[in-house]
Amino acid sequence: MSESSSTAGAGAQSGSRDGDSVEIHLDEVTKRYGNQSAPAVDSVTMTIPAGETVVFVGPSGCGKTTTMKMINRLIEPTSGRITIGGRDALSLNPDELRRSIGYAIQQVGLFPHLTVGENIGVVPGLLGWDKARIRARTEEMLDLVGLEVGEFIGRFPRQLSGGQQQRIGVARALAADPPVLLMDEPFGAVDPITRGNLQDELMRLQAELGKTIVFVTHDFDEAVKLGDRIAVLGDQSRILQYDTPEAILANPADDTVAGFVGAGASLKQLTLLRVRDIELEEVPTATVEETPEALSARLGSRQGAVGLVLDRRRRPIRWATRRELSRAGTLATVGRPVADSVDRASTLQDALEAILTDDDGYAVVTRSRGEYAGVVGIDTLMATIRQLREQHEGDDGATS
Ligand SMILES: Nc1ncnc2c1ncn2[C@@H]1O[C@H](COP(=O)(O)OP(=O)(O)OP(=O)(O)O)[C@@H](O)[C@H]1O
Repeated sequence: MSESSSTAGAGAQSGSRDGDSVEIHLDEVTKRYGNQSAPAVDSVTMTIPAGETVVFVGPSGCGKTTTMKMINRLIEPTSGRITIGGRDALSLNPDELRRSIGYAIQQVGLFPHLTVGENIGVVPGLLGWDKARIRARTEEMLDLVGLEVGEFIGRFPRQLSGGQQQRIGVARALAADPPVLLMDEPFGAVDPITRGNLQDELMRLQAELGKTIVFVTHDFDEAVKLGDRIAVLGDQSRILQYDTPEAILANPADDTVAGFVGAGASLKQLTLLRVRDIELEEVPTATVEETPEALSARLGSRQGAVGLVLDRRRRPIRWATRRELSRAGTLATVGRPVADSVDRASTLQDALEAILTDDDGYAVVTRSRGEYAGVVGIDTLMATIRQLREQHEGDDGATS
């Protein structure tokens, strides 16, 4: 016990930004459904450090959801102990416990007959906050998840896109400022681009809030991107490996984990590196008021060179080759629109995707207000992948 409380202290210091993060500890927690002979979760012991995001990954049916739901007692453990911030979760009133833990799930579970504002205010309402405080908090939460208050607060869930519903789900989970957030495949039901955006937003939020987050997913890439640590679970939630994404990618504990990590571990390490970690390249640019000739002159004579057209606020809008510039009357319509851009906080995986959706071999990097900052080229990414692979081979050599 003394060991667990000393880790709680250390975690709270290093992980918490708003001072109220808590450590979660599971001690030989078992769940046996009905009178099934084999438990769904068999004697799991793990510590989820304060202020960290821990991701449970593992095959379907291995017990991820059951393990998570025992933390807020949506499922009662058959045996074992769970402490949250040093308090015995099993001795607390279950309703109170649940109100003190944010919970976001794939099906979102927004109440269809309540507006967005009312949905976000549900838990604060149950906690007895007054109307003005709930209203202020609701507005703050909408702002936090990037939705315009005036436009969204009075809408009903059916008037939202899937991604917006997920954002409201996260806003609602955070509304009462719980120190712990449980997220069960919260971004499972949206398209890959929206999913990537929601993941980025969660990372931004978490950098600000420093909650203790338990996140369940099937998707190992999502785990690598979001997790401070990943718990790779096998049958009955047996912990196959519990470590940082870097360590698991470099040294999977056994063949099962290696199978889960899948092919291309070095490629996956691209999700661990950010655009700000590598040096940006430059391409010739011109603002939209300039002439096609001006940009063409900047391209010089290099084979296959492309230039970037920026709008008046220096935001990238179009790509153009010399040939396209020679035929154009204005930069406003020359070439092709920029399909996708990334920012400095984006992962190199996102940059790779942007490169692949863009025919010119570059991902455009923008600053906070969308202004052009530089580009990441396919050659730079290939070199980074090569470097990671060499490091990875070094790691293998060290362990065998
Ligand atoms: N209410 C229940 N009654 C009986 N068995 C259950 C119940 N809920 C889950 N199980 C069983 O417990 C095991 C673990 O289920 P759980 O939902 O925790 O797995 P999971 O890893 O989250 O799966 P998935 O990734 O498919 O959501 C499964 O074998 C499942 O069939």
